Amino acid sequence: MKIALLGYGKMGKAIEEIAKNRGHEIVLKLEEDISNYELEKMNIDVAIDFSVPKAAFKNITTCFKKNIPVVCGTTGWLDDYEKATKICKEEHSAFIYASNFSVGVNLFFELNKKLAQMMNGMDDYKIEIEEIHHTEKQDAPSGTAISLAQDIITENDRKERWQLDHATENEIPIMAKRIDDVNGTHTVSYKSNIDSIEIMHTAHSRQGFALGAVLAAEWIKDKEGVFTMKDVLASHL
Ligand SMILES: NC(=O)c1ccc[n+]([C@@H]2O[C@H](COP(=O)([O-])OP(=O)(O)OC[C@H]3O[C@@H](n4cnc5c(N)ncnc54)[C@H](O)[C@@H]3O)[C@@H](O)[C@H]2O)c1
Ligand SMILES: O=C(O)C1=N[C@H](C(=O)O)CCC1
Repeated sequence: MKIALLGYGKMGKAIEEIAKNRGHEIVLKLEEDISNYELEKMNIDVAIDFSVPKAAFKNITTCFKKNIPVVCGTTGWLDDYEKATKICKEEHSAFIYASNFSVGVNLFFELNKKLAQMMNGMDDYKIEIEEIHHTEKQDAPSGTAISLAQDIITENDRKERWQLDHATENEIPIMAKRIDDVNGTHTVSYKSNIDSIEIMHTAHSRQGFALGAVLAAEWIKDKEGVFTMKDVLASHL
């Protein structure tokens, strides 16, 4: 496949290495306004966006309008997600957004949902999410932590929304910590006066995120519609 990288930072470089090892060609490494490029002349099969929150929506929708499928991992722009999916459908293009593309985190997402279901009615347990990332991360809380919180809200009837760093009775607190060189650690805790139950995922590198994004790009080629990483993994699990 011919892949366009929208964003060529830590993730763009990790994706490039894995994509090339899997026999793909990187035809664009974009780090600025997408308007400056004639994408239609590049024979792009799939665009992979790991850029910045303020650029993602324009990058994604520009590709849709040129009928280039998009795999997006950029977080911190989800207020525009529904608008992006509407444009994808109008343009008959294809789109996958995932807050976390690693297979391990997607297994962790399923574990989180199951535990939230089991803890329904166990009102003595306070629920808390902690996420730790490197000090260059622009957004807080992480997209992964937001996904975890949203799934708990769906499965558990005690909570209605999440809040960063503090919370009221019907909210889930997400504690965001920034420490040099941490790739991504997420912990979901249920704590009572008697005991605590915790589940944790720790990324040892960016390889898991990058491999998942390339698998998603291979999967979405020649498809039409809006998909999730669950659709991609269903074909692998
Ligand atoms: N979904 C996942 O699995 C996953 C995993 C890791 C990181 N992320 C997210 O991916 C994003 C990038 O992470 P990173 O660690 O690579 O960050 P980074 O800062 O290393 O890289 C971002 C890159 O985007 C470039 N950029 C700036 N403006 C741009 C524009 N208009 N168009 C295209 N590129 C532009 C920057 O120059 C930089 O090279 C963040 O939002 C992060 O949360 C997601
Ligand atoms: O390094 C980052 O930035 C990460 N961002 C994603 C998030 O916001 O959840 C995934 C984990 C790493």
